[in-house]
Amino acid sequence: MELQPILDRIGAAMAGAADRGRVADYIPELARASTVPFGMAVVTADGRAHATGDARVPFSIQSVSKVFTLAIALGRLGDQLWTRVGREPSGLAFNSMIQLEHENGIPRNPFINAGALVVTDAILSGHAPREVLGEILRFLREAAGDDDIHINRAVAASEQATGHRNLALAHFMAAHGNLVNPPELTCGTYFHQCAIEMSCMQLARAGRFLIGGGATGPRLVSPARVRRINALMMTCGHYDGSGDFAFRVDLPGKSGVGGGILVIAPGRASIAVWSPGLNEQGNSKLGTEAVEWLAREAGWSVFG
Ligand SMILES: NC(=O)CC[C@H](N)C(=O)O
Repeated sequence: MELQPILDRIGAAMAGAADRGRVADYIPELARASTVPFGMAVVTADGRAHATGDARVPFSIQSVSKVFTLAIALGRLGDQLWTRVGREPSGLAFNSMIQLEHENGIPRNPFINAGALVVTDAILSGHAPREVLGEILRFLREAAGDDDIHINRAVAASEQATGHRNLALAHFMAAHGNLVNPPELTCGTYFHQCAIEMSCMQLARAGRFLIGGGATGPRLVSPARVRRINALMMTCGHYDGSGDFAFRVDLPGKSGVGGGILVIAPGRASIAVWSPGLNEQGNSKLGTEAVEWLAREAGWSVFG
């Protein structure tokens, strides 16, 4: 099967798509983005790369960063992490507060904001935010095999200035004894990890360690952990849109409000797509359509 012609067709169709979704406007720096760009990159298990559109333009990875901090936290704490965060889909928006009160400050999963704050808090313990951000960047650069990955300070500052909801989630968890560090420090670190910028090509390469099954690239976590991270991406990676994404795409994925999605075809490929316009659940509209199309044409599915 030739991947490049499939990507070329997807790229051309997406460039001309009329309904492109709406950019996230609750973070002022992201509200300035245009819905025009579309990019996609695929790195297959044998290391070959294919791309279309704006696949080399850096964008704000936002919640896609949660996959990498989860991998770091599991490496650091192992299964102990699961005493502080659950493994169930939430069925609610990524920044919802309502469940947290019912469930005594234990977030449903590591990919909603509350859960990601716990994960960041866990890797922050005993370290300065700057050290932890350095570790996250090192992990990403090693995973991607590319040192040109940085934090956009303006995006981090913009989110910090308007991050009341995330601070509220963090304070609420602190009240339940589920936050070790001061909420301001945990949130500050989290805002900066979300403000990391990568291109589709860099993100697809960074996702190689999740392909499993002897794929090329650095082996950063154990095979058992690769399966578990993929399971969580499949069930929780798109918040209250997770079921719909699983139904349409058949593959694990993690979205971000910058319009990026990292998708894994286990044993076959790592895929990154970017288009800033979002759907109702805050997931890239054209990005979802593009990976749905690619998975169908390539015949990639976790269900055989
Ligand atoms: N879904 C997302 O990408 C959310 C990330 C964003 N930084 C926030 O905390 O609101």
